[in-house]
Amino acid sequence: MSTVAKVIVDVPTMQTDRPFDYLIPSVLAGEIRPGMRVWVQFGSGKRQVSGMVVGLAEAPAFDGELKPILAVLDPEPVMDQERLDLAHWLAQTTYAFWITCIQTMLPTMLKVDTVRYVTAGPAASDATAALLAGRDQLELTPDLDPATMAQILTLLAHEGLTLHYQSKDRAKVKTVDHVVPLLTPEAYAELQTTVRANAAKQQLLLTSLANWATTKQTPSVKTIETTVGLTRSQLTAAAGKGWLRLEPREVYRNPYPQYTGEKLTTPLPLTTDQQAVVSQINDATGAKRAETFLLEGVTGSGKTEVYLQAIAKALAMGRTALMLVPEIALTPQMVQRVKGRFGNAVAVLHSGLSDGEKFDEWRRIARGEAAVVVGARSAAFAPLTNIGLFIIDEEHESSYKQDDAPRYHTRDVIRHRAALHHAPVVLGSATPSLESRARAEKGVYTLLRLPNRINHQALPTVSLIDMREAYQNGAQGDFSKELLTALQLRLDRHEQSVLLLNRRGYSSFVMCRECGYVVQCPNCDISLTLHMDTHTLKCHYCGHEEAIPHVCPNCGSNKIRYYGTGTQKVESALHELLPAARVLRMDVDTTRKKGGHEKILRAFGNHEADILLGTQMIAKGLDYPDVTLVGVINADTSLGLPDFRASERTFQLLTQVSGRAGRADKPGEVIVQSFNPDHYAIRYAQKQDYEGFFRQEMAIRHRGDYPPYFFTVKVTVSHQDEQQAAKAIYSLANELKQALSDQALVLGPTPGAIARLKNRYYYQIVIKYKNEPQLGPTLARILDETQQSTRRGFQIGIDREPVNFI
Ligand SMILES: Nc1ncnc2c1ncn2[C@@H]1O[C@H](COP(=O)(O)OP(=O)(O)OP(=O)(O)O)[C@@H](O)[C@H]1O
Ligand SMILES: [Zn+2]
Ligand SMILES: [Zn+2]
Repeated sequence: MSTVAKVIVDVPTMQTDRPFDYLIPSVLAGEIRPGMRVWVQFGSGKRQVSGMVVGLAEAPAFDGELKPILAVLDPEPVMDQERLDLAHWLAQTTYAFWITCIQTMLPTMLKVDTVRYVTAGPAASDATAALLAGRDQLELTPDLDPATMAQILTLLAHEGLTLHYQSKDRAKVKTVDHVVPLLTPEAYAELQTTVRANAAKQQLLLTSLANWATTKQTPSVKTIETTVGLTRSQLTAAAGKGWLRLEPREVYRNPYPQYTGEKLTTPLPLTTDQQAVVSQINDATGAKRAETFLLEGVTGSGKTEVYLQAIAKALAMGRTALMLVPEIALTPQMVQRVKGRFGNAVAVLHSGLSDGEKFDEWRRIARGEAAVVVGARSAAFAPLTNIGLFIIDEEHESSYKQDDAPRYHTRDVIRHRAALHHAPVVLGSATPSLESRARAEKGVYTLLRLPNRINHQALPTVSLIDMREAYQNGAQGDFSKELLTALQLRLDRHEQSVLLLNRRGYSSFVMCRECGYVVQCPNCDISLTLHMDTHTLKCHYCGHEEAIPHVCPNCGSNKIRYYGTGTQKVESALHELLPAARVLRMDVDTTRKKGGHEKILRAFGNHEADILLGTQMIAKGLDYPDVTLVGVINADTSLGLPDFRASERTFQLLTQVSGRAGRADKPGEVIVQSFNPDHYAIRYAQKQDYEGFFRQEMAIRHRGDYPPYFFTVKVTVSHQDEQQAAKAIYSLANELKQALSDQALVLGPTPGAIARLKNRYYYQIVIKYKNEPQLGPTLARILDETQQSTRRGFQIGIDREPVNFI
């Protein structure tokens, strides 16, 4: 019998980043299993925290006295052994705390909040009584004013108060009340004779109860309210008389009530190309081979149908399937495709769900009630078991990399899990990341190709408009004459258009034309972004918000103007230039509300608009048959970013958005406006020539010693004092240079792209390397040392293969 539990406590620091031994008290003997959350005392004080049991042992590893486990928070483990191991692996490979990784893998509702409160202590005084003011206890919330807090601390020190900790689980199971008849039909009939004949509702209730008792029904209160016309209070009163019992029953919050669970579609007959691809994947699934495939398929080549038929194979083997899509591509269309094929076997996980809905979908998966999971990045940790197939759609998307700790790449997590499950991975994209395509070149991944659109429909023709010349040829505002004519033609033909405003690396800001002053955030070294809907300026990093100034805060001039092309500005220009056009705008502002995305896309799908105008978020996954024109207003804003991936991102964006045109029987046309029409990324995107772009970009990366030829790690140090941050990064750079071979390059130190964020100063170095066995241990040591000095206000971040370089 195990007597000791190994617990990772919810205290994310370096010193606590290992399992601690706790005694399993005899009342809990045999109850505690790895993967359960527990409540324990931590440290020398009375502090109590939650923790995760990661293992059991017969006897303690050391011979001090062990503290006992105080309570078990879960009746069943919430993590199985596979995911406990995954959390450990994640912590080691991303330099994150073990507890942070565990929490990343659990739904928000399984986070345990610690409530702290005080009660009168052994040496309670008048001050104690005054503070508690008649209450038994006072909760210590962050909004207590400093004076009260100071008073509490003094009283605690003199035992005038006692401090207590309590766990508050956020997990809430939703229930619905059902009516359970308690008497026989005969007894209800008998009662009817005793109730006044004109007490119509009572009679109705008794008749209904007799009926339910006969047919053994237990309808929900809600059903009774709507179909029978009795109220909850009437039912509650009847329960008081012993006629019935109200029974709460667990229900799942259903994020997609519009789907009935019916399987609406059947597998399409595959094209020859699709067939070849599906059989290669299914071979690996059948043989339980953890092979990684890169599916390079042009836009509209039918990748989704390939995924669906590959999933069907895994299900036929009695296994499950995990499919990841980028958050913004998780459109109703995508959900519909998967749910339409597999019905109720599908669970969906993404950030648009409420915490309750996520928790319920998560439990459906954990209980084995869902065999197919479709989700965004964090669904990589879905509690599926016996997984037979993994899919990552749009594998090039940078959102698959998490920016905060744990800084993991979804691809790595999935490949790690696939190896354990002996299952293949399919990475799909029309524009694979250079890293993945290069791995396919080396044979690490198996390359599969779908070089044609379905039914050999042509890829759309792409024309480039040189915006440097366009203004001599009648361009108005942001629109060339060609683009306006093409839009007008679509209006005449009742076809639809998609307009992309490339806003990467771009924002609308307020600048003084007299002195050049740009309004900046007082906390962060970054310009504030203009929001016309609220008429304010906002900082996208710290949330600071202020009114738009009428005079320049710097020189007092009134020549302060808005700059930049925002979607709102383009929208109003469209209304002027094409008054008949119905425009739907999709950007961060119009999609902020829950379900905002869906609403806009559904409206566009229903032809409630002629033009869908939006940012990056409209570039992916959309499959509308009547879209015959795609316009790109400003192709090159993303080329200017000081990031070696700027060309790759621009190429991907243009190719993906072009792919939205002409996907059904009508041919598509794309018009790309650019100030750099000769740039190779734009040229290759015009030809939709991924392979050509890949070759040229690889040559450039080779010359510059960039990934995929080199690996990269970014190390960031921050402190509230700029001097301190700078000093720390220089000594860190020296330490690294000494530990590494002269093949490795240490770039920097440089101030962060945003040197000051939330009043902290950031400095960073980037290490480029090929093979450095000393790097891992050195980084681990640096992390350790810096963590020891968190007292002095340092924070450190280690990011392997960062997506944001600056
Ligand atoms: N075998 C098939 N027979 C007929 N139609 C098909 C077949 N396979 C796919 N399609 C249809 O072709 C269209 C394009 O397919 P799909 O959206 O899967 O392409 P995709 O490769 O995922 O494109 P993108 O990368 O642009 O999102 C869809 O409307 C789909 O229903
Ligand atoms: Zn700010
Ligand atoms: Zn000014």
